Amino acid sequence: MTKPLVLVTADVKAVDGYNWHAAASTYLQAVLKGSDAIPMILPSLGADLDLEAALDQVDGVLATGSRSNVNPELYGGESTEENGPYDPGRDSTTLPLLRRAVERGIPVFAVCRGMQELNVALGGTLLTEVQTLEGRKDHRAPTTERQEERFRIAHPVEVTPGGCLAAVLGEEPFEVNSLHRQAVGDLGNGLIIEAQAEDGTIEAASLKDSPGYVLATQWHPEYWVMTDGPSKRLFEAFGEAVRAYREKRLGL
Ligand SMILES: N[C@@H](CCC(=O)NCCCC(=O)O)C(=O)O
Repeated sequence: MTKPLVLVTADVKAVDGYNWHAAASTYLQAVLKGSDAIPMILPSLGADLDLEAALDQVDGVLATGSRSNVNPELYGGESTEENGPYDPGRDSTTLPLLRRAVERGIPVFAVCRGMQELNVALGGTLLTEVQTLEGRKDHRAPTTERQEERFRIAHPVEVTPGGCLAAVLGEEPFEVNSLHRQAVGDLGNGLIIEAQAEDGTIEAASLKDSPGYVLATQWHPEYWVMTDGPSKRLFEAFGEAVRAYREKRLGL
């Protein structure tokens, strides 16, 4: 059987006088080796993209993390210099992409910024600069440029018993990495909590009565996908979902 195709969201980055549409290799490798699927970067071209035509031809969507923040104006907040950087091209592409993928029952795996985008796409809000909020811990990455250190284990999460995440990983708490300043505030329509940090930060979500597989994590399972059990199992589960979708899509 030919391998399923997974759209991977892109950041718009200005380098050498050009705008590039880019995804970090860790996400592409996680789809390739963790989910045994073919990653295909979707450029963040916003309204110029025929998203329906793109979604007609794929079997899943991976919404990646990014240092840029979802613009607060998209959920009734105010965008400020200090809460940036922003990526309007990405926002204008990924929010409608996730909304339609979910509606069509196309498997979605949303990571970090991707989870935040899914929440906003479904009408939810975000908490900004979580580390400044009363009762919340600092969920930002360690201040080093050494990636292995930035993606190191940071804190445990409690898994919601009987949920989608528990079905994949079991109900025991486990340790995750943490590289974020934003977090889910009000949950988007239909989203349910699948895991939480000790300070109440929502760390994973799924979609109630979803026609397809939808799982979102605030942490980064892609980074240690080949060496960390829970990370590997999450991408394997996504791979199973996209293969099943492909068979249905192609009538195999
Ligand atoms: N910018 C948002 C989303 C966080 C996120 O996706 N982090 C991954 C970035 C990886 C890195 O820092 O290299 C937020 O801060 O909440």
